[in-house]
Amino acid sequence: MGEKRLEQAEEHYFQSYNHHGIHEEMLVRDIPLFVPPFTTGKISSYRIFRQKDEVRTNAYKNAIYQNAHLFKDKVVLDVGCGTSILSMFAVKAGAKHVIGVDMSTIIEKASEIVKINGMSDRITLLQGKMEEVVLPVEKVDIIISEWMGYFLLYESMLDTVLLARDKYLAPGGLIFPDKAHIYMAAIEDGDYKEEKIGYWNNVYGFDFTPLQRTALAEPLVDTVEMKAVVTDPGQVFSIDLYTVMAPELAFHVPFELHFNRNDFAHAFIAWFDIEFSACHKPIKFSTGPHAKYTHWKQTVFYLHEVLRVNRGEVITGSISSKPTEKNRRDLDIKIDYQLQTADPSRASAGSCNYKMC
Ligand SMILES: C[S@@+](CC[C@H](N)C(=O)[O-])C[C@H]1O[C@@H](n2cnc3c(N)ncnc32)[C@H](O)[C@@H]1O
Repeated sequence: MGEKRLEQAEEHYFQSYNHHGIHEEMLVRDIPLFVPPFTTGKISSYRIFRQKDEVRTNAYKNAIYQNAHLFKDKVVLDVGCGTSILSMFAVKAGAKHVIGVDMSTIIEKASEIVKINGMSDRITLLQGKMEEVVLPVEKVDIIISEWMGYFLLYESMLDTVLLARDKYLAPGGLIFPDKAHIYMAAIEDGDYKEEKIGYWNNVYGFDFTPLQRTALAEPLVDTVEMKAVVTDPGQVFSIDLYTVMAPELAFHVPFELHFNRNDFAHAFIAWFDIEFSACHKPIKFSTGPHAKYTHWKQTVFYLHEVLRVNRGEVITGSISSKPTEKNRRDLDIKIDYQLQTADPSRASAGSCNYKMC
């Protein structure tokens, strides 16, 4: 029974990548643009504009194109190739051959895309799980993959990249990208917290607090404005893709965040940065609130209480994350914290459990 549920969860996961919409989200984004009344002659309205998700895709493109000397005549493996965009970057950078592997049916479209771009002789696409397919080569020189999920580790696709590394990467081979770092900060978010969490206190005159508990336990993936951030950022976890082992991705680490103004704190947020350190000039991008939009946004963990904080004070604690027992792609996240203050009326400590599913 448990086995069957796991199989269904896996099937559901790969099906989510079948449709072109999810791949479009990684390549472009919708931007609501305010259209004032004088332009339309009617009431103000919003129109949806499409823009490239430049941060993600350009980081890969630059990391590959600017390092053609590393790709020239190399055999490259694209783990989870999706539409084959990264495979085609690698061919353009001079790779001898690229093998793209994807379990989802999007690979059928990838095959058409590769063909109409005249790269069928340089790219071999294999539909199947990376864990099960047999590659036409014993070793590859470079692994490229876009495996990052919300909160970096949601979806647990990194396990698949590590498996490909251990099975196929030649000694001295390269991984693009190869470093990832998770950061945390605290935010003032009174209005939105009231809208998302406080709402359940009174729904058409009824007490809906059982749903409030669920809402509090689910981290929210959303765009956080920099002006909401009330602490300096703190790096809490780092991954080196050359050396990390899958069990190490379940972590429990301390944090210490410094408040930079007198304010209230309603939530912690987390985000990640990515590095391609093999590049001649290292290429990095951030998914933080200070950086340009990416489809990963930031992950918000609401507290059960509101903290009143002063500039110079510190909040310490620990954060742990591990795959859930029911589905290895979901995450159990726990945050313990203590506000360090000389004012006993504001001193506080808490422990919050979250489930990302
Ligand atoms: C985040 S998307 C990236 C797609 C593409 N590389 C890009 O950058 O636009 C991840 C892709 O990996 C595929 N994938 C995830 N785990 C996989 C596995 N174990 N075996 C094969 N494909 C996998 C998914 O189906 C999905 O298409």
